[in-house]
Amino acid sequence: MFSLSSTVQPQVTVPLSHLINAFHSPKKTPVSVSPSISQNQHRDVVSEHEAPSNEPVLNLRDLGLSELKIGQIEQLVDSLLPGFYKDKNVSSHWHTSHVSAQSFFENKYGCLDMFSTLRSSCLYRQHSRTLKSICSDLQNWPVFIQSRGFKTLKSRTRRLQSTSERLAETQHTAPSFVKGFLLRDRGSDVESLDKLMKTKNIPEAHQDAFKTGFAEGFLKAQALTQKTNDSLRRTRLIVFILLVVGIYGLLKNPFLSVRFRTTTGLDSAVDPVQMKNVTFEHVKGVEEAKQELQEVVEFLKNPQKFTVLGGKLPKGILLVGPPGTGKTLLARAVAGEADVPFYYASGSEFDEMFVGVGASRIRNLFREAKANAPCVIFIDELDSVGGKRIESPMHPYSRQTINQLLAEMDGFKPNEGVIIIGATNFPEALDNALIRPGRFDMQVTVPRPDVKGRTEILKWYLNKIKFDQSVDPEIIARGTVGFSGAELENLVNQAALKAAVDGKEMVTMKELEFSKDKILMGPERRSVEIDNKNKTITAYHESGHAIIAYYTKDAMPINKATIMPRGPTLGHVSLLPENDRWNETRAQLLAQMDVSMGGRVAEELIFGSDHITTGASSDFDNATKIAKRMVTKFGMSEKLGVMTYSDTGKLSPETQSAIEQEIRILLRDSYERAKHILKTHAKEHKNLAEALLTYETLDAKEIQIVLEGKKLEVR
Ligand SMILES: Nc1ncnc2c1ncn2[C@@H]1O[C@H](COP(=O)(O)OP(=O)(O)OP(=O)(O)O)[C@@H](O)[C@H]1O
Ligand SMILES: [Zn+2]
Repeated sequence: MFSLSSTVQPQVTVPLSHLINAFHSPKKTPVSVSPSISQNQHRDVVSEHEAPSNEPVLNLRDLGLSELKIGQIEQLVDSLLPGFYKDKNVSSHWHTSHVSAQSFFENKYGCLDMFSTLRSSCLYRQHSRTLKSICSDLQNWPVFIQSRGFKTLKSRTRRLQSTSERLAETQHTAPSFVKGFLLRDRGSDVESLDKLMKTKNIPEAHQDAFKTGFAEGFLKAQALTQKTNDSLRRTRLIVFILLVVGIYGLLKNPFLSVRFRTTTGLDSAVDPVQMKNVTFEHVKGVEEAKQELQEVVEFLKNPQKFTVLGGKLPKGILLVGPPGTGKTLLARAVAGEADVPFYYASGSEFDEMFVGVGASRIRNLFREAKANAPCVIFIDELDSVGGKRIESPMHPYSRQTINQLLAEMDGFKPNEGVIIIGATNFPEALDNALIRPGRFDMQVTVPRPDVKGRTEILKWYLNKIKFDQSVDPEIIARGTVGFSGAELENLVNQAALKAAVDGKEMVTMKELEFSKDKILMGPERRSVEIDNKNKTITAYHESGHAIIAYYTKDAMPINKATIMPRGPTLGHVSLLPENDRWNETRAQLLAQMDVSMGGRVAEELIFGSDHITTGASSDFDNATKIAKRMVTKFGMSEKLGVMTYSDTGKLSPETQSAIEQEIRILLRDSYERAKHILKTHAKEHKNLAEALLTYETLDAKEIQIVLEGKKLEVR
């Protein structure tokens, strides 16, 4: 009968131990079930199981007894208890009470009464289908029932049983090595068969079967223990090997060690960047700088060529220039042209709050670079690491980083193939030791691009976007005096964005002008509501500037006039120098003053001296500055002569008043000239102001059309 276990199928099974265990209750307890009692189901179950309460229950499953196929349960019960089904007759209420019965019994006796459960819920009803369905409900029976866990009786039997059930549970869920741990002391729990037979009062008739089952279960348990022990050993071995390999990798593998160091932040290494794609082609408008750096490229390409002749190339090159003029780009281009690794570091990276971190980073950087020579090390913002060393109790270690940099620069030979390029906006802030020969001894100035350079830069970036053929980069270049390469790149980008926002397919001059004004004067203030009166004043004011510029010989050509508020202004007139002005003549300076006066003169002439506004204050600032420089710097005043007056505060009161008087005369004359022009061209002035009121913005061509008395085409 117990050999059933060997044919166990993967279908629903009931541990045989429970069944055997359950046999004790019906044999010792007279079944007192009657339909009347079944009204209180909980109480029914209590009365049914009260009798065997003090008898410890044997759980054979714990001994490794086999499992039983569902279909064979009835057969098994029938052969163990012949006529059992026929004798019993139970109400269908029992069907619903089996869960309570089990848990109560379990709570009370610390073990599971499987037999009563089967009997009450299924066997009595002689319904094989029901039996199967109940059994399938109880598929994980030992696990579910035992996990309720509010037992009170701590008998040995219960311990055995719960151990077995924990193991059953573990078999489903825990990995094999855990099972191994749990199973280790199982053998000690198994007692001798005879002792068990005695304690459990196994009837004579069933003892043979019991023994066979015990032996079988014992062998199975042994096999399982062996298996789990093996798997535990295997797992331990794998973990150990992984640990050894991991430690070895951390110590030996440079990739891992670099990562490790980098993450500590104390000793970070730098990865080189190969700059093949950046060449001198990409850097526009800085021809001189490119020429100077060309020989460095040659050196990096072929260091031996220079050693043969005995020539020494500088170790360090200092790129000096305002922000955004392309210093970084040039350094990258040097590495790209020579096709060597490029190490980028920013001076501020070495500026650490922890003592020695900056110095250690510099050491690291140079070590890596030397191992990869020929190469270029670029240190941006050199002034933040190589600033003048200060002796201060507040910064006792401020010299460490720069000293390390000096030591590293001294530490390699000139022709070793490592070129250090430093960039700074403030060369005067650098420590003298850093710029002496043998260190950063070559200085390359990277200035703001001139009009030709700006045109080239604009063309370069325009070629990366879609633009209309009517776009003239030179006009934009002329209107962007003082713009750096980075600002010009931004201008083109903003124009492209504006065109996209407006749903245009291409960038036109309009978008480029728009983004130029935005960068120069801030965004348009379209939302600002300006009343008609103020609009009219602004229109006459701005066209006053434009008329003076148009009719004054030495004034710059007009580019645009607008009454669209932008930034802090209500409108503006922009003038375009034909070229970058390296020098300005007296006539040009006077013309600039006249144009500035044009706004206020217009207000006075049109609206009367009582209605002049505050809008001319920045115009006067501008004009006064020009007049003051003419008198105190440029020697353009006959009365004060060719002398400079730098600190006017220290001058004698007479000289001071003489200077003031000269400035006043220059300004007054300028005002009068402007008045004369506007009176002469009152008609044009009026036409232009009205055109501005109608169209808001007029470009150079449109202004010309209006001033020539022609009609503007409706836009
Ligand atoms: N002369 C130039 N030609 C082409 N592009 C330029 C030029 N100058 C600047 N740019 C553009 O501006 C960007 C920023 O320039 P870059 O970083 O080289 O300036 P920088 O002088 O190093 O500035 P900083 O001093 O602020 O570090 C570049 O990536 C490039 O796109
Ligand atoms: Zn003005």
